[in-house]
Amino acid sequence: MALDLEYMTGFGNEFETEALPGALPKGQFSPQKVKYDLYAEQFNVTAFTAPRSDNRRNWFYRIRPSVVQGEYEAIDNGLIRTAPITEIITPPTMLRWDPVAIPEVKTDFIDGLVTMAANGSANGQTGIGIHIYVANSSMEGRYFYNADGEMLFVPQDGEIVLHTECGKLAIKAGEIAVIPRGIKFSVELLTETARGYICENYGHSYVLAERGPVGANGYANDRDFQYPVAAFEDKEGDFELVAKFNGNMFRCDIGHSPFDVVAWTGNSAPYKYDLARFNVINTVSFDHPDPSIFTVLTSPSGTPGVANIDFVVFPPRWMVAENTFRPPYYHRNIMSEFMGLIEGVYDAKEHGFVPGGSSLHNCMSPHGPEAEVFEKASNAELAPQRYENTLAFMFESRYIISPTKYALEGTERQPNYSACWKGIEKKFKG
Ligand SMILES: O=C(O)Cc1cc(O)ccc1O
Ligand SMILES: [Fe+2]
Repeated sequence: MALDLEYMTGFGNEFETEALPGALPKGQFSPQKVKYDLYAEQFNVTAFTAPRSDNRRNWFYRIRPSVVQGEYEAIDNGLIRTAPITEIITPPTMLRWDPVAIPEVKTDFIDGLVTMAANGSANGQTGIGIHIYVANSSMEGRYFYNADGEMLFVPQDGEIVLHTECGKLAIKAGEIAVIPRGIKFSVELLTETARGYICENYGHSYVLAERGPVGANGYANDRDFQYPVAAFEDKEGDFELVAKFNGNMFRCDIGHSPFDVVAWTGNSAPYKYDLARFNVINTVSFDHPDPSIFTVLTSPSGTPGVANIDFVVFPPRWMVAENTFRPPYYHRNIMSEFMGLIEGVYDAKEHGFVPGGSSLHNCMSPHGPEAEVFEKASNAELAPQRYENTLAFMFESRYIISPTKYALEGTERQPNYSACWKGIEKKFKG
């Protein structure tokens, strides 16, 4: 059953929303008394002193302040890992995985998180964690927040509702959502099962990629990013709050729903985006442009033009390049590339890279089209061609991406991945 939720629009806007009339104070943030006897609470995901253009914070007007909760205790990390990954040596090997299977036993979003890889350092606020979620149950009486980073959801199967302190977002395959660091949320399944990818960004929050000479429009347009309206619940019970903090999982009791925010204002709320809105820009002459033209969101690293993480999509599009080898070129890159497939077929790999699967081509490790794709594309008639039935993505990072022990040794790893290049022949007849 699809949900028809109301959203506000505009990337990073300073939003104002109230679920009860007059709940949001006017003209100030912290009046002596807030209407409806709500508590005011500030939420900062940047330092107080971050420049205005970078500064992100919200003010919440809530039934109880967040300090009303129990004591934290450590819990098992399950298959969740955090950078730096030290449990195994990172090999330069090209890696590929089958999809993680949906479990048979009852599994909610938290229980079904599997970390595939990570880089940088969560404690140092650089790098990313890459996880897969597989679930067959909604989170019941359980809430979660991640102090280690913001979470980019890339659903691959099923439809979920993200209930958050700021309100609700519904997302399905072909859409994405970002939950800022620290925002409490729970995941409800609208379908029997759900699977997707998560990029946990320990670094600078995502921003929209620059457009350069392309001009004032195109790529991801600000107006297509959707934010929730305030939607509070006034609910008491024996609930649990789970936190990911400095690489470990903790829990505490909480006697009420933390989604008790009646009104909020600010620019650090969760948001969603339909990837079909991405205005794809590509060559109309020759050669294969670099995939940076497909960047939806980027987390700057501090060095201009070099990303902590770029989120890049490969959407359905026209291919018209003349006298050009059209699929991705053979490639070695300083940036490390983790890829996933939401649906269909990816042009460089027609076999073995399946929806829900993943691949990793690390810093300077060679990769590119499999042997058969090379043959086909080198001999194809170069008529305009519509790429349909395809939606791949890439998490591309300046830091070497370390697979977890589970990723290297688990059943999803394809041990024969590099065989896809074995059939590449010497053709040279010099
Ligand atoms: O498949 C990849 O490796 C990603 C990729 C795609 C592309 O079109 C050009 C370069 C590149 O790294
Ligand atoms: Fe590449």
